[in-house]
Amino acid sequence: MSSHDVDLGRIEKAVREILYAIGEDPDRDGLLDTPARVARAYAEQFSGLGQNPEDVLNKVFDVDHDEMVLVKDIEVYSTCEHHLVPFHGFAHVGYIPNDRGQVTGLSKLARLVDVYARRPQVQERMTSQIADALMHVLEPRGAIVVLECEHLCMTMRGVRKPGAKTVTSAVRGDFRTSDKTRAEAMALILGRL
Ligand SMILES: Nc1nc2c(ncn2[C@@H]2O[C@H](COP(=O)(O)OP(=O)(O)OP(=O)(O)O)[C@@H](O)[C@H]2O)c(=O)[nH]1
Ligand SMILES: [Zn+2]
Repeated sequence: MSSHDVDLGRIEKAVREILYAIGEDPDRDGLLDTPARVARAYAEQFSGLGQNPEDVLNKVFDVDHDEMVLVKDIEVYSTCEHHLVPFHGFAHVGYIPNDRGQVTGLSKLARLVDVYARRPQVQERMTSQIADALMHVLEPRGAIVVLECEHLCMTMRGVRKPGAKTVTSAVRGDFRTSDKTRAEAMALILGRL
């Protein structure tokens, strides 16, 4: 489904129902346009459902570089699929190009993160999906993805632990088989090199 396939009318109706259910009046001035706003916001928030990683990683260049490429501190906003509230933080994405030196544009790594962030998600799955997409499309010697996020479902409600960060990682190829390569990437991610 692409964002223009999102059923805006259906979301609007549902949001009106939610407003009634919480004891609000959806027809009062301040809330009149809210269902339509929420529908547009959801279409944007979940637009990744209509996107394929191939579409964003499609620009592959041949560069004479077969060493690690790492883009770190990519700001990420996603939506927890359990509570439909945001989780946000940073993604660090790295890979080692294959022997043909095939690399993608740096911005495409951030776009790839968004393809998976703009869906109802759990952090673990999102981390693996980004790594697997990199492996599939770029066929690199390895890929590493680290996500560190704060989940609003753990901070604004529920257990209420502001500041608690969830860190997940996915390592593929050389990053999985070589302790040294993984350690180098982690040192770069942590800013210790
Ligand atoms: N593993 C994982 N858990 C998540 C993620 N996002 C939210 N959760 C957790 O999903 C769980 C859902 O637990 P439930 O007991 O079904 O729901 P709940 O009663 O709202 O739980 P509380 O948040 O503890 O109040 C909670 O423990 C959340 O912290 C995620 O990305 N990964
Ligand atoms: Zn949640």
